[in-house]
Amino acid sequence: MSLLEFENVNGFYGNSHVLFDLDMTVEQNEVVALLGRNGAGKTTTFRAITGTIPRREGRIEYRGESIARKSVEAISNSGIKLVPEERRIFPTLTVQENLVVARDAASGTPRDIEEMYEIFSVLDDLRENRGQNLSGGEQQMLSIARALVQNPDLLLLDEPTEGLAPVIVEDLTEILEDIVSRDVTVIIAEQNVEFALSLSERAYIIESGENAWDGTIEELRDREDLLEQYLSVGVASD
Ligand SMILES: Nc1ncnc2c1ncn2[C@@H]1O[C@H](COP(=O)(O)OP(=O)(O)OP(=O)(O)O)[C@@H](O)[C@H]1O
Repeated sequence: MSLLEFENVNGFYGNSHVLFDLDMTVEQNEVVALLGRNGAGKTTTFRAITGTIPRREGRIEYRGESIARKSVEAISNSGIKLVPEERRIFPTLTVQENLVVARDAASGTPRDIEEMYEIFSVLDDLRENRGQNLSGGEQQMLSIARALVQNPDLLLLDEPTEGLAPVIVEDLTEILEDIVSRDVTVIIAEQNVEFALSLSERAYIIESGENAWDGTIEELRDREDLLEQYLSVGVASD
């Protein structure tokens, strides 16, 4: 049984139809990239998983059970956590307080806060700093740490590198490698293709809310045409 299965998923904002018969399968402990240009439907796909889209249709199963009609809260409690593009931290609380609040709100058994400082060593020195005084990179780390401390099985990262300097993106790559080694399944929605490919095993490309391509990262690295057509980038092959 796959961890997450999407079959013929359609998504709507009011009268606006934005996801069209989307198919996607994610296995336990995989890292999957969700790629596509601005407005392709990556965030909306995440919203279809978390239940925050106004209307969704089709088969959406998590651990073999339909979540298509479950509430946002029930889906979150089942172990799916989203780190949204607009980093969600409490600006007036310290790093430590941000983590405590997240940990205490966990529905199941949370992870240990000290484990978060091990993974996100940059936060260790900033425990007493308020969220609002952190750099963009530090806020992104805290945002991911807040989701991770709740011990999710499936972590959805929406454009985690947006606005981050290349050196911070490198740090984030290492941190995510560490996270995936701790039994967390991850879907990364990104426009930074090199970052997404360096972490993932498989990718889905979506274009105008439809499946455009899916396959392994190895296959994708040989397909400059796809990268140019759907993502407007070339990618270094190694
Ligand atoms: N709240 C909304 N109401 C109506 N249409 C929306 C809403 N949010 C997104 N859309 C539309 O849905 C489509 C998919 O947007 P979505 O945000 O999912 O794309 P994305 O791939 O995540 O892009 P981005 O990189 O900009 O986040 C776009 O055409 C967008 O204009």
